[in-house]
Amino acid sequence: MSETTIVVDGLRKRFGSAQALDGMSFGVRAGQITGFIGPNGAGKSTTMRVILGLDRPDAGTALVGGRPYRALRRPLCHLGPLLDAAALQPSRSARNHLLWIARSQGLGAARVDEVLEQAGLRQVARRAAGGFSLGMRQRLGIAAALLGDPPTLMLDEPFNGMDPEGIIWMRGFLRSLAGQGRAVLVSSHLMSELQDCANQVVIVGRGRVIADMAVAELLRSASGGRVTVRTGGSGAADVLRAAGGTVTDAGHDTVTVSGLASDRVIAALSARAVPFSEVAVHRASLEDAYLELTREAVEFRASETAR
Ligand SMILES: Nc1ncnc2c1ncn2[C@@H]1O[C@H](COP(=O)(O)OP(=O)(O)OP(=O)(O)O)[C@@H](O)[C@H]1O
Repeated sequence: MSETTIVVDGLRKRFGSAQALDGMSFGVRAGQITGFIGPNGAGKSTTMRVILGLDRPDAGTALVGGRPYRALRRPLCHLGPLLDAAALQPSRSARNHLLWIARSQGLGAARVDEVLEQAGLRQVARRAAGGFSLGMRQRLGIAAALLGDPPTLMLDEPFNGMDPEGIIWMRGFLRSLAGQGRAVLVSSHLMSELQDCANQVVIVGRGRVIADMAVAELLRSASGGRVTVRTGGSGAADVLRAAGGTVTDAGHDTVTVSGLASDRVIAALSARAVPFSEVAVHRASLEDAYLELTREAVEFRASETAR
């Protein structure tokens, strides 16, 4: 098992009447992209702020490499954060913005030029960051997070404001960072942004973890073992029931069954000579799986707002 670089344990935090964190616990491992996903208001940003020591929890702990972030002498060398890409001094050039952060960590200009190159900002390094699009600001935020060459990166909504080309670049870039053995925690309220990118997902709602699992496992569990058969003949539903399946939907030329693997579906239909033209194993998208898991949290919030 790879090393756990961020450990969040039992965090609780209340803002007035809002219970922002309600027992949030999870770990982030090296060499993986961990998606931190949940609907608006689920507590993702608050968790990240607590990890950085910017908000104080009412209970629980958040450790980076075994220590509170604020206790680290050169914190950017342990964890590179991207919290709010819009937060920069607009008249400062991208390079000067990074030089200013680098100095605070005892890092030199050579490192600034390296991260500008990595984030694809070399050409615009001397332009005022105030004129940057949100997508370019996200790249600048990533460059800043990388300055201390940290083993862990924590990025709050890094896909925000990025065009499709930028999103593809970001996914590839995050994959390469994990490939170097870094732990990457990425928040998003859209599961689809993390498709083909995250290995692990921590799905949150109402201030706590709803699911913490490998993406492959999430997809398997959401598919529910359903198989759809296209059939011209009648009787398919009865045959599949008799074979031990549960028929969940029977249209005029398709039948959906669960509890029977596709090879058993084929064997049962063939044995009773029921004609069929297609047998499809249902595959849930990451988005389907996520919506299923978070529906209850979203409904709760909607009913709270309606009161
Ligand atoms: N400084 C604050 N003062 C008051 N309430 C706050 C504060 N920060 C967060 N909250 C509340 O805490 C809850 C969790 O908010 P948080 O921003 O952590 O969620 P989130 O999952 O990051 O949502 P989003 O996807 O919208 O950024 C929300 O109900 C929010 O209104």
